[in-house]
Amino acid sequence: MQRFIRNAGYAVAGIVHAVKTQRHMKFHLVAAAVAVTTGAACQLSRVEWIMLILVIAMVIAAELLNTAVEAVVDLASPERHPLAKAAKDTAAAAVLVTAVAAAVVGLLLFGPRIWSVIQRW
Ligand SMILES: Nc1ncnc2c1ncn2[C@@H]1O[C@H](COP(=O)(O)OP(=O)(O)OP(=O)(O)O)[C@@H](O)[C@H]1O
Repeated sequence: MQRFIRNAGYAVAGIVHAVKTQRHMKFHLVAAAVAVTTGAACQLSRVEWIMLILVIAMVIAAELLNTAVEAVVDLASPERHPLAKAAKDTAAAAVLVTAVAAAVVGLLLFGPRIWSVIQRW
């Protein structure tokens, strides 16, 4: 149990590091807060909540892994190198893929609801 708590502490330190150093992480967290607030206002169904939580977790996990890749690359290759570039660009691409998927899910979940509110005005 003590070991679990210690490891959870390391994980929290990793999250704090990413939030402090990655401007994209701050953006993802704000976007997630807006999505959750809008979801509560729209009274999403159980399945819709599951989808929303999964895409939010996906984006944040991808950004955390991207932060880890950046740190390892900077440590291993402070000088410019094609492989360092490939590693960083590929990790950034993983974040982009999850962010686009999250945007599409957000559009499918909230688009029709927001559209019907606009039409009623
Ligand atoms: N050591 C390197 N060798 C070759 N290219 C690099 C190297 N470091 C960074 N790059 C290139 O610069 C881009 C930006 O890298 P950087 O480490 O500044 O990340 P970033 O996207 O600005 O991250 P953040 O702003 O979140 O800290 C990389 O995607 C890569 O194309």
